[in-house]
Amino acid sequence: MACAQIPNHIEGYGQAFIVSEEQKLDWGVMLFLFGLPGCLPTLENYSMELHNVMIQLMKLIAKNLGTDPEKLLSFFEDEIQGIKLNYYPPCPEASKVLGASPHSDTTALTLLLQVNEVEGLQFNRNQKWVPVKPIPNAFIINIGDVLEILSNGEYKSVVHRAVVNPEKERLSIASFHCQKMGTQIGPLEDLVQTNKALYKTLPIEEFRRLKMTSKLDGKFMINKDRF
Ligand SMILES: O=C(O)CCC(=O)C(=O)O
Ligand SMILES: [Fe+2]
Repeated sequence: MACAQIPNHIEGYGQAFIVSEEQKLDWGVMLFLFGLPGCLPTLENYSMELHNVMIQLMKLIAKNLGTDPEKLLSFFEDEIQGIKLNYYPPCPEASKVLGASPHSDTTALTLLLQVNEVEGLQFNRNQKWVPVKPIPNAFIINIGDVLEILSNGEYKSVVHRAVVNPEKERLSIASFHCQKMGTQIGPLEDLVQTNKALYKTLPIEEFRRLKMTSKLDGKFMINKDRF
């Protein structure tokens, strides 16, 4: 409790996406920290390496999209990196709770480590939940809403959730790679020369505010119909 979140701040120990007293809470807690230079010394190396992995992935994604890598990378050179250490205690009534309710991440990319190899992460495909088996020392790479927007829908963010185990605790570390405040997020210019823009351009904080003030409920609506 010494590092509990202060109201309206994400950083610290607690839970995210709480919008009402009546809401059924997820069966899990987190410690949310910001990474990159100047963060806790024990986190700094890990955080810097995550940044490098993310940049390599972005180069490949740019190539795949046929877009200018410099332009895409420019969004990430001074990224904001959130590191969320998730702890899911065992639950005797595991089938009645969720560790993390269905959602897509508000990031560009999420690098997720399933720390103690207890299964729990599932993603949604064709209305079915598909478990993601933990592979020792391997990252799960999740596409987030921001990459969906930047890529004008070529990459789709993935809806996922975490279930809990009746006997074993589960730990995961998610790193969220996002843009700094003030960045305008919209489809990359060279992707909307011939195709029309499928998403509005919004400042990142506006987009994040809309997401954080709504209850986690599947995929966040980010298309033109919503804004
Ligand atoms: O614990 C997991 O595997 C998933 C956690 C997650 O989706 C998140 O923290 O955004
Ligand atoms: Fe997530």
